[in-house]
Amino acid sequence: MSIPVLHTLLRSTALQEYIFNTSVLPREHEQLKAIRDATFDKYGQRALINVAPDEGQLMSMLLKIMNAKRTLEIGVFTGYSLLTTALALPDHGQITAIDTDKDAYEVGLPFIRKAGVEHKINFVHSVASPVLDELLRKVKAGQLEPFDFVFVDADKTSYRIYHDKAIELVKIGGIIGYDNTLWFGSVAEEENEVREFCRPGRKAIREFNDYLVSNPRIDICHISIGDGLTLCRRLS
Ligand SMILES: C[S@@+](CC[C@H](N)C(=O)[O-])C[C@H]1O[C@@H](n2cnc3c(N)ncnc32)[C@H](O)[C@@H]1O
Repeated sequence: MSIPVLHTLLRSTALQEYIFNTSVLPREHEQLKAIRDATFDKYGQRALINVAPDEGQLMSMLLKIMNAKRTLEIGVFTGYSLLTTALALPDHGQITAIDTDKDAYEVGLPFIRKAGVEHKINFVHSVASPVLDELLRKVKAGQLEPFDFVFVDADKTSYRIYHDKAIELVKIGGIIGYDNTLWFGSVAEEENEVREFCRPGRKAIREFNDYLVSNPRIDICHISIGDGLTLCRRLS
C-alpha cells in the first residue's frame, strides 16, 4: 500500500485501502504510478498535491464518456492529472496546460514521453490569469473553439476568478472540474477546530462553494473523492 491515507477524505482506512487495492492501483497506468513515485522521491509529503489515483480514475472515465477532445488544465505540478487526461483523450486530442512551476512539470515529463502522449500537450509556463484572458479573447473572436473540459487545481484563492473565465472558455454542455473543494474536510469543521494550515484555504473554498451553488448557469455535482471534486456542467 503506497498511497498515504491522507490522500482521502474517507474516514475508514480499511475501506479506502480496499478500494485502492481492489479497483484503482491494479488499473493505474505504469507511467502514472511512475509519476507518483518520482513526485514522492523529489517532494516527499508535498506529493500529496497530486490528484489522488481514484479521482484520476473518475476523471478518465468522465473524459471518455464525454468523448472529450480539447481540454484546459490550470495547475499541473508534476502532471498526474495531466497524464491522466492525456491518456483518456483520443490521439488527436489537445490539452492546454498552465503552471508557474516548470521544474515540477519537468519531473513528470519523462513519464509523459514514455506514455507516448506528449504530442497532445501544450504546456504554458505562466501565471494562469493572463493566459486565460488571451484564450478568452480568441474564443470570443471565433479564432478558437471552446474547450470540452476544464480542470482547475491551482491557487484556491483564485478559484472564483478562474470560474468566471472558465465558464466562458468551456462549451455549453462542457464540464469544469475543481479540485480540493472539501479542503481536508475542514469546510465542515467548527471554526475553533480548524487546523492552522487549513485556515486560509478553508475560507476561500467555503466562499467558492457558496458562489458556485448560486450560479444558475451550471449543474453541480460535489463529490467526496480525493480532497473533494466539484464538477460543473455549463448550461448557458
Ligand atoms: C495542487 S498542484 C496541481 C496538481 C496537479 N493537478 C496534479 O495532479 O499533479 C497546484 C499547482 O498550481 C500551480 N499554481 C499555483 N498558482 C498558480 C497560478 N496563479 N497560475 C498557474 N499555476 C499556479 C502550482 O505551481 C502547482 O504546481
